[in-house]
Amino acid sequence: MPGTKSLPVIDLNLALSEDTKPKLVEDLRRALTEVGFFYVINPPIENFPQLINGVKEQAFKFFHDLPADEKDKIEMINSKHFLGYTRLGNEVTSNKVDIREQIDLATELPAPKIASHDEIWKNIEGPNLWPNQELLPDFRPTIENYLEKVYQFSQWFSELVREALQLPEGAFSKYFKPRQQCKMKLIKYPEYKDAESRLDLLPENEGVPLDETQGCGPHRDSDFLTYLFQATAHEALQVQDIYHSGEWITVPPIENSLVVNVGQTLEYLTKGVCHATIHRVITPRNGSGDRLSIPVFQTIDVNCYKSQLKDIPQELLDLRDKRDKEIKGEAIGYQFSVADDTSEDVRPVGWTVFQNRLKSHRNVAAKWYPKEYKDTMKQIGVFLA
Ligand SMILES: O=C(O)CCC(=O)C(=O)O
Ligand SMILES: [Fe+2]
Repeated sequence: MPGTKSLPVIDLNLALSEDTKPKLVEDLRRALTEVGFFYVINPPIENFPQLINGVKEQAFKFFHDLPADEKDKIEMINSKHFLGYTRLGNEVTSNKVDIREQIDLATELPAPKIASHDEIWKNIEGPNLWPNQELLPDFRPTIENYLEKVYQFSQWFSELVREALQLPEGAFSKYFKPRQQCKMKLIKYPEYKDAESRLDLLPENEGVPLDETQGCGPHRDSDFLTYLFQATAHEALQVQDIYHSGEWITVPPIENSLVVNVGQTLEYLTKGVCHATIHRVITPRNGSGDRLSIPVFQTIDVNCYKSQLKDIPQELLDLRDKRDKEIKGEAIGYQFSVADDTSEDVRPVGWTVFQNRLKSHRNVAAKWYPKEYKDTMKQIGVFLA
């Protein structure tokens, strides 16, 4: 993001007229290639303000009204598909404990059929763990409706991305299958003073440092694109400006917007033309209350093999090279627990996604996939007994 201290705002109403669409496509090209992180306003989603309000209401009810023992019943440790509730202190990013709690949800799919042990990674897809329907009757329909609406929007938006990158028609279609799974989270970031007494570190996380300002540690998303709804007014999300010595730029919530960011999958497919930007979340200031945020992660078919796009215009590759020369080396000296997925991989995409889940949810990994967990941790220099 050379020279900017705030993120681009892309007005999707510009798609409505052929007169304004070229400006939209140009704005989007710059946002994807120069920044990798931007707001979209006026998404073509019916009743968008009501839709996000509905999901926010269910998130509030989930975190504040559902008794702790009901949350425990749907803990992720009970799901070999890495879906369900994660209590405070059970997640690790950039090798530090995140001070957040969340529920991971996804397009409802049956448990996969695993033909041989080599396919164990296919378990990243599967059924959700839903909260007790009698206590939260509107939760499941609201979430399913939200996922469906954002999924449809993501299909539309990917087409705009294709146009912005001047790629041929259908360039992305081989990466998506019908009923492509989308993932989402409802996340609560408590103030540290509220979190301190409830932090319930797992044996697997013992020895992992705790930083009371880390809501979520620096990382790049591993998906294609992320669509984030910041549901409270906190200014806690930050992106790293790697062109200016790594300073952190705050992403304040804008009403009725989604924050969109490039994940490592899109970065890889576009040979780095689109930029997967490093971001983090700071713990809410004392007195500001819980922060709620709701990302939807657009993923690609777990069975496909990562192959980079062939028809990327030379002009964009040149822009990428020019941009990358401006990166200040000292700014990217972070150790990421998220793998840097930039090598040609003989395993399908799903394998990398699976490994990322093993690193983030160590208790789930140790229970369901002890061997893969040990091997994956070894790759990042953590040797388990
Ligand atoms: O809570 C947020 O604003 C961002 C969360 C995030 O980056 C993530 O879960 O990948
Ligand atoms: Fe993220």
